Amino acid sequence: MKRVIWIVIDSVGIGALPDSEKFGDTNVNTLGNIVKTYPDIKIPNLINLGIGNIEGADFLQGTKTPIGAFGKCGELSQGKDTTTGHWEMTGVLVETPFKTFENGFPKEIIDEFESKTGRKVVANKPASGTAILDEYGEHQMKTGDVIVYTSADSVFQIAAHEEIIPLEELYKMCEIAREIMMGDNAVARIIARPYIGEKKGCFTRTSNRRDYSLDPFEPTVLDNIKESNLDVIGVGKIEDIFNGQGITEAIHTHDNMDGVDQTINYMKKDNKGLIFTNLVDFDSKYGHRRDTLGYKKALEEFDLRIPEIIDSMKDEDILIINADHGNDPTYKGTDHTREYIPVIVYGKDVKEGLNLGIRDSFADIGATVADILNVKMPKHGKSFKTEIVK
Ligand SMILES: O=P(O)(O)O[C@H]1O[C@H](CO)[C@@H](O)[C@H]1O
Ligand SMILES: [Mn+2]
Ligand SMILES: [Mn+2]
Repeated sequence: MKRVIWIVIDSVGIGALPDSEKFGDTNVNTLGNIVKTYPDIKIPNLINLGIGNIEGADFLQGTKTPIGAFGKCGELSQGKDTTTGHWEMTGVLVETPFKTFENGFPKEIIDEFESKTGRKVVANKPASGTAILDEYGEHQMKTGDVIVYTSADSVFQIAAHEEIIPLEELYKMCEIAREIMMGDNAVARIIARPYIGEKKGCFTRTSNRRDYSLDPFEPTVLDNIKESNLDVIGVGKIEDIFNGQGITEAIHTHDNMDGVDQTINYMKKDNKGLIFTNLVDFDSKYGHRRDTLGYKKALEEFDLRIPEIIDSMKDEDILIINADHGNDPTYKGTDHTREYIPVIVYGKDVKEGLNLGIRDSFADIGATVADILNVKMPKHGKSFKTEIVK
């Protein structure tokens, strides 16, 4: 029985899509611009797998002998966020964009939220999640008011100091917000953003973040795998992104390296089906912070773990590495960027050096996973399994 190890390197896009300008993004290229800023970047294992051989990735020195299959995928869905990216890669297209709130949330929503939670809201505007703590953290410590903010993404984010508003209360508030933000006001995610620290300039967010997604509109490939009585193990925020749908077991992680550790732990166990990991630090700690050096180092740190991941593979395992959108740290603002995503496939049964070219949709990846595991195909996506198998 084959098993798939599917690792999402969150936000590691590989260049603008033909329609990126429509999303406010010109000349964006997350990986490309990091490499151009730091040409000394060391990602030999990703290069060995074939990332530098992807069409358009000429900012990297490709290898003559890639050990994996490689390509890039465009996004058919109307969006550039995590939910949209992950749902598309598992076979669900988001054709009507999720609702965004560029000017903050309307008064009726805030009034209802305040009356149901018993706490007063401050901020209520689009913001960077770290800047908003400097702006309102001390106020929250004095008053117990709750910080609500959004972004260019479809998100209702609630920041709460862990020592002022207990985690359980924050999570409860998120559930209340989730109930309010349905129907016409359905945002893709409510996000709990707990943090700690004494004063302005010293606040840090903790790994107790939780995302409250909508249920995917249609069955995803995860549902199809689960229905075939195989395991679907979510590592990191995978469980949250699918609101638990199609997941049989899940573990949250503290950071990227913990995510790799947990993935390897599961790889060593006797399971069958899918291990599905999201490594979010690239996005949340570096992309949104426009921290190009931090992003570069995070890529190097991940790259160093690839041999260990490969060594933990059983003979029939297939490894897939891809992104879910871009978050170019050299670009203006603090939001995601609409980009192609790189995709790399590796395994003993996978043809070395096969060029998968430019695929229409992220959904091709999920369709391939379904095909490999021999479960029902998702509604969208063209499997490239027959192209890659030896
Ligand atoms: O600035 P922070 O709080 O990291 O928030 C970012 O994280 C959210 C989820 O990716 C995005 O919508 C963006 O708002
Ligand atoms: Mn993401
Ligand atoms: Mn993000």
